[in-house]
Amino acid sequence: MVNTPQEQKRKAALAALEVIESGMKLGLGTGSTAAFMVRGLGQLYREHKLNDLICVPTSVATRNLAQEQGLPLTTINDVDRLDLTIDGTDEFDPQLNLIKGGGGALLREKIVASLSDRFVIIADASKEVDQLGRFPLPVEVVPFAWKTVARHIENSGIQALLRASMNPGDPYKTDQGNYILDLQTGGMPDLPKMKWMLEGLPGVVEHGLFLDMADEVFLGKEDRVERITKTN
Ligand SMILES: O=C(CO)[C@H](O)[C@H](O)COP(=O)(O)O
Repeated sequence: MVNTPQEQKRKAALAALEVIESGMKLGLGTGSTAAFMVRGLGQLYREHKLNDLICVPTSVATRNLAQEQGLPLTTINDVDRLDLTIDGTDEFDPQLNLIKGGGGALLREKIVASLSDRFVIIADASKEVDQLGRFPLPVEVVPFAWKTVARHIENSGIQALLRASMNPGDPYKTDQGNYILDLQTGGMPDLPKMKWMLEGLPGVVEHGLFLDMADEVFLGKEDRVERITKTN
């Protein structure tokens, strides 16, 4: 039986649960793959196969799901560091650099990942690329200056589309009340240059390039889950 993309996500998410140990402080990612992980973790916790966990969710959606699962939650302000964060991704390259933020949670995801000793990614096979950038790069911007930021980016030749919400005419708003620009880069041969450009723009709150952060990927494939560890 060939795994569908949904099955690839589910199997990768459940395989990654093996790196969780009792007593850990955990970051919980956002998205459909992370949701499989949170449900699986909830089950292990309720069955007392994992105990004494403390979890920091990376979005309101994940907090709600984790609450439903009965997982013990805290906020990022109440921990100094985390043992492990498990999260999904929109793309990853051979160096395990990532594009994240397709689900709009990049800001909290990056903060939580940056406080984690280990950052594990769960993904279906479509997320593996040779070069980042086929997926639009999400950039979180303050509503006050979204057009200014978009104009700056477009002046460098990259189209920056304001993400729309479900309500026709309304922009999508992040959990922090910001907007998202989706950058149509078409491929980013120079990732540090893109990162540097975005971080130099006033009005940019965060961007979805996660460079040199992930330690490992659990990759769901058609016939198995592959574990890819970062080589330094
Ligand atoms: O970065 C994210 C949310 O901000 C998600 O991890 C990313 O969009 C992948 O989502 P999915 O697991 O649904 O494919």
